[in-house]
Amino acid sequence: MGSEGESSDFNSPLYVAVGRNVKEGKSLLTWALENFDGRNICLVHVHQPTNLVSLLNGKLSTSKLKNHVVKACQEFERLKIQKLMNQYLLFLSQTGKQADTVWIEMRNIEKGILQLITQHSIRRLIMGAGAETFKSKILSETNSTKAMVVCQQAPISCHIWFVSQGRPVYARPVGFGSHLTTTVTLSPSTSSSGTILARDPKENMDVGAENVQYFERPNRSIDDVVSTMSPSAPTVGQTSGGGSPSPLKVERPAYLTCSSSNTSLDSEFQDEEICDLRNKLEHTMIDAENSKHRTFEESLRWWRAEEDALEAMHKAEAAESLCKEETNRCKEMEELLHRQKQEMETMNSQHDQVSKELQLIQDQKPALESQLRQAYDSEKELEDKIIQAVNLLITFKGTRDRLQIEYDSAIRKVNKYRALQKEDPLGISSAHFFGISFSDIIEATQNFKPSQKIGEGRYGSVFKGVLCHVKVAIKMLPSMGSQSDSEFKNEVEFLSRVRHPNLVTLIGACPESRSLVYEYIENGSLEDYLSGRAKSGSLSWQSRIKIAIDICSAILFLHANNICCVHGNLKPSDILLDANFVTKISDYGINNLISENETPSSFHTLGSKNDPEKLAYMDPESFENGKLTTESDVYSFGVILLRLLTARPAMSVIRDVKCAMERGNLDAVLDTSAGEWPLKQAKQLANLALRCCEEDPMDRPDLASEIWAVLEPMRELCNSSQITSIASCMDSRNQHKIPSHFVCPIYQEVMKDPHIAGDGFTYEAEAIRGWFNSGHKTSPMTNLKLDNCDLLPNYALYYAIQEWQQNT
Ligand SMILES: Nc1ncnc2c1ncn2[C@@H]1O[C@H](COP(=O)(O)OP(=O)(O)OP(=O)(O)O)[C@@H](O)[C@H]1O
Repeated sequence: MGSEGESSDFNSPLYVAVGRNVKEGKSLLTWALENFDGRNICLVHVHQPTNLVSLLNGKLSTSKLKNHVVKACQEFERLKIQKLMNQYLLFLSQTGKQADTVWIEMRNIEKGILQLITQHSIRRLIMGAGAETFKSKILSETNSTKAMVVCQQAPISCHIWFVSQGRPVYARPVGFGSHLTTTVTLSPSTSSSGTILARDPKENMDVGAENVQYFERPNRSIDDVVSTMSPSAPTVGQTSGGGSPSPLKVERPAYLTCSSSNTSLDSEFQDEEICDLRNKLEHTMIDAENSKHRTFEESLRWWRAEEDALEAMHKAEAAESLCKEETNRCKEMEELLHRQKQEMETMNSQHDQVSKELQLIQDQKPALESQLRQAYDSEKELEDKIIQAVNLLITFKGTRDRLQIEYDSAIRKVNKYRALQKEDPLGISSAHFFGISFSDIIEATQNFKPSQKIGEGRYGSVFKGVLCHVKVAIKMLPSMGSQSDSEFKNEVEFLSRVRHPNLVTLIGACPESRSLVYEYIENGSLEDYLSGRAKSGSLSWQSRIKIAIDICSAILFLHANNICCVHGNLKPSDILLDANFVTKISDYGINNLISENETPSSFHTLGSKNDPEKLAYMDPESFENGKLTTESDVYSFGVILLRLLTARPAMSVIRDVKCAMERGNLDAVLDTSAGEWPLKQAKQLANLALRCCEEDPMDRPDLASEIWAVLEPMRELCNSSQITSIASCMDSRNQHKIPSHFVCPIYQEVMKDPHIAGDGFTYEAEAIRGWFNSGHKTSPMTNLKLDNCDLLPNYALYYAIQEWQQNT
């Protein structure tokens, strides 16, 4: 057994504790090689982990760090250890040695060494003892705390050599501490009890009482407790440089066994009691080691359990929160379900309700359909009734309008008679107009000789004639109709009183033949000039403006008469020009001399009888309702004004001028035969005329305040221009000057009893009679021989003079 023990002891490796200081480690190895050549060497290393990651506590850290980070750090740590160990192994291999390595991870190095000693049942260990130790005689004086702690706390079965700077400073023998003082001194020359010299291991082998032969006889080993931790132990690392780890076995330490073969031990420890004690102590130590090992394993298990518990707790917490979430979701779903259920119930009840109502309606449907049919029938009946009522209404309205016209006419006549009565209370009205017999009319017209006919109007033909040696124009009106003779006379009476320089004078009338006798106007009508039929050429723009002024003046006069007189049929063919180109309007008041059937109200019924060119002057409103108003004359005046400006056809003149004005190109439509129009005035007149032609009478300008206000200032323009050929106008507003035709050509005074002579001129009766009585048979004005010396009273002029004298 002894030889076996020695052999196994020799084979057991020599452990050398090497640190991170490679130089120091190599020094230790050098010393070991020098002194223990032939033994297997196993490097012992305690790795101090970094703060962040511990290889041993990796599992614990995993809970805080990401797994891959932890693994990477651990790998790094291992590499560091490996690198360090490789340096030592390389060093050894250079000396032809192979070595194993054992390492442990621990923050406290001395504790790590102690643990490795225990775990690997290290029997022989070489470790450094600090730099200064070799000078000290006592190990406790060393500055190496690690050496001190290991020396004091390492199992007694372990023989430890402390080496400093390549020199052994202390050797702790096996069984250290069981009977020695803890204070260890280093003194190669001093040998006291319990003190072990360690100058040299060889020396130690010779001198040492316990195991001085240890290195000298490696085959003489003491049976150790060989305890090798499982290679899978998580806290310890072991690598093999050449061999495999030893199997786990616990044996009784051989060096504690009393052996008869060991004479040196027998001599020292023969006492059986001591031997027993040592045995007990050894057992106790083994037990302690085992229990420590178990405790360690238990601790490991406990750590694992704790980790598992922690992980389980985290999982439980996660599961709990998941469970809460699920519960909440479940509750929400339940609430949703509940709401949907309620909605469903509501919808169901509504559906039932609607179904019931539908059924009810379906039941009522036939009755409702029959009611609907009845309603349709009733509606149709009502529609028919409404149509009948509307027709009746139209009829009534027509009747009402007709009655209204009749009423207005009657009122007008009454007013007229009243006015006449006022002016002629003695009933001498019959003397106010020149009554002419039908035979005189026949004679004057040479029995209506066609050559005497100068015109054909809507109301009859106009013949030229000579009456009492005076040139006259005789207008033959249609038959009397409903108008009585007295009514006709009254109308003529009224008209013969209307006197104005721009109105054709009504000389007399023949009630019998319903003929009106007017003064004959030499120069034809405005229509002749505008249509280019006049022999004397066209009118200058000055003459045209003057004519417009004259027309306006005459209409104003008619409208302002005691009894308003609306012309109602104003057009260029009714505007005549006398020998001095003074404007003379004819046909005024003629509407009242013809029967109702012939009035403009019935124009549209006459249809083709009317020339559309003539109808273009008619106010559309009057044309529609048959009522003549002052605005009707304004409309006609507007069209005449446009024709004066452009000489274009009446039917299209409004549209033409409108377009030209919109395009800003009035020039294009102005009648150039009138000369060069002053554009400003022309535009003014065009604007004025277009306003007169507005469809709605209310939109037309007022004759006195607006139209006259534009025209009157233009009189100066006409006078200053070259219109000397045109006689000056004498309107009602210019009465302070004596009108020339009021003055007797012989007396050169205003006439008191004007009479028309055979030459057509009017003279003071006394003056012309005196002329004739003095033997003259010629005209005092022309000096031409007169056919006769008859005189005809000029009532019209007489009344005009009287009126003028009253006003002045
Ligand atoms: N006093 C007059 N002196 C000279 N010529 C006249 C006179 N009165 C009428 N005439 C001529 O007789 C023509 C016919 O006149 P009249 O008033 O009958 O018809 P009108 O005005 O042309 O059309 P309507 O009567 O249909 O409106 C005139 O255009 C004019 O040439």
